[in-house]
Amino acid sequence: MDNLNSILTLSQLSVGYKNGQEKNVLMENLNLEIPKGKFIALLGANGVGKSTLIRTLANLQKPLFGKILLAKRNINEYDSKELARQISLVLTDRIQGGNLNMRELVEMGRYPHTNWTGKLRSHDHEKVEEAIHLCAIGYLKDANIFEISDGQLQKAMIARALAQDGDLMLLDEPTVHLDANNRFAVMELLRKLVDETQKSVLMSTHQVEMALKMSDELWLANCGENIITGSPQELISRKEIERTFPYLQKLKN
Ligand SMILES: Nc1ncnc2c1ncn2[C@@H]1O[C@H](COP(=O)(O)OP(=O)(O)OP(=O)(O)O)[C@@H](O)[C@H]1O
Repeated sequence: MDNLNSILTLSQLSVGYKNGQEKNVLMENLNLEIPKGKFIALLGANGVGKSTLIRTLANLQKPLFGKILLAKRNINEYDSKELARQISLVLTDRIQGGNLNMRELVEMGRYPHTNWTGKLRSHDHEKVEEAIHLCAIGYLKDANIFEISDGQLQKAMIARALAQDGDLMLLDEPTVHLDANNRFAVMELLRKLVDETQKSVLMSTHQVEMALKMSDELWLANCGENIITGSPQELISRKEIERTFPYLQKLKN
């Protein structure tokens, strides 16, 4: 597999956990690509391994087997700052420590772009302002991040990732704490980002209907099976969506 248009390539990748000699393999032999300029939604039941896959792709945990190429280079060869310039990551974990206000949190997204002084320049401040504006959280700029709601923090974390400006955004359930309007706004924002900047997005989500409407491609994870990929339309026609999410059919009736 050697698609020039691929930002991330997964080759014979297995992900999961190792405890001494024991292995808990959650997904194996993944041979997948994230092309430039695509919005991909990763769907599947609780516990199937979506977060584990995203953490592995972000190099936060080692694969059990196989390799990950980022822009044709093994992800292990990147140092952390270089990697952070390429991959913007949004996880669901609450961030630890520090007495930051929301603007300072978003500014953290720019550190991979600073020189040894660690100082933000005017271009960095512009990116921060733009990200805050896009996420519509300007009214929270001075708020302490420990005093804002989970949903507000979630939007701030997305703003931080936008400010970070990587070619690839990996997001683990970015809409988990958001109300319906904000869930839609975040999906719409990611869609627009992909359309306007040719960045790529891989996002895990339980928002099946929204993912079907907004994404270019789905990665459908079912326990004990290979990930199934295809456009939403393809997977609907092949009845894979119905098989994985039987509740959707019941809702219609
Ligand atoms: N730190 C860990 N150490 C060992 N096993 C873990 C760890 N984290 C998760 N697991 C195992 O991996 C499985 C998959 O977890 P993961 O969080 O990747 O699933 P998920 O698809 O993201 O689920 P959800 O939709 O509920 O967020 C869990 O059932 C658990 O058994």
